[in-house]
Amino acid sequence: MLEIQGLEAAYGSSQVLFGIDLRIRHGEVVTLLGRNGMGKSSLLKCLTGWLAPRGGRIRFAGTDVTGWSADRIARLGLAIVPEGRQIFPNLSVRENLEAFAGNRCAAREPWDLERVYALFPRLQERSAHMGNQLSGGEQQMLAIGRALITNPQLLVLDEATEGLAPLIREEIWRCLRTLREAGQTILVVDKYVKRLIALADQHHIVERGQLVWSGDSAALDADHTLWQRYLGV
Ligand SMILES: Nc1ncnc2c1ncn2[C@@H]1O[C@H](COP(=O)(O)OP(=O)(O)OP(=O)(O)O)[C@@H](O)[C@H]1O
Repeated sequence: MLEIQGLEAAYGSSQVLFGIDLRIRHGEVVTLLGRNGMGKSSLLKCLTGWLAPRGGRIRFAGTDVTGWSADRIARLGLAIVPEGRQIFPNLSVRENLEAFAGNRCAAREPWDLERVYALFPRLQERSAHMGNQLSGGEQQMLAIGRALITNPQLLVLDEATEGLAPLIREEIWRCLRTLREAGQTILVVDKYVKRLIALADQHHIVERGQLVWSGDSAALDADHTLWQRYLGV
């Protein structure tokens, strides 16, 4: 589904990614872990076309998308739930969803309004409310629903549960488990290591723009020195 090779990126003269290699197979759930400022968001920006790589290659869904614009990459089936959600404040919940609806990649059981509302009944209750009238948790549900309704091949979440109340966080983890069971390929950034171990197949730790550790959930669960050294847990 995704293959990143030797990815390098910079902001002006300040290099922030130094030769990242990463692969995600179809149906896998993969995490990016690391302390603040280590390069996770920059990596996601390169993937989604918001930051042009300085070096390396990105192949997505069988196509070399290195240097492609964000809209072209999105049309190929990559959807991001961005940090800060970025939903439209002056559109209703329903309009926020309808603006993104489409089955570009010809999914057999496509996401539509009804299916998003079944996943998040709260959004149906709030259907006519404007984006700026929603709580943080509702905004995050809407951001996830908006990404799903594009019927992405790869769903990317940056800081999936950041700033959310514990009950709402659990709602987001439940949703991600449901998506995983439905076979959705997911790349997720978050801080809750235990939850991520329970959810995901593979994990990658980013430290100063490099991958310093990669492994499966059992390996990450077994080595708490990694948590202390790289994640500050
Ligand atoms: N727009 C920008 N201009 C210049 N430097 C930036 C910009 N965005 C990020 N950086 C720098 O790039 C480095 C990596 O930041 P990045 O946001 O990718 O890390 P992160 O692991 O996602 O952390 P966080 O969880 O805080 O977002 C940091 O040193 C950061 O200061």
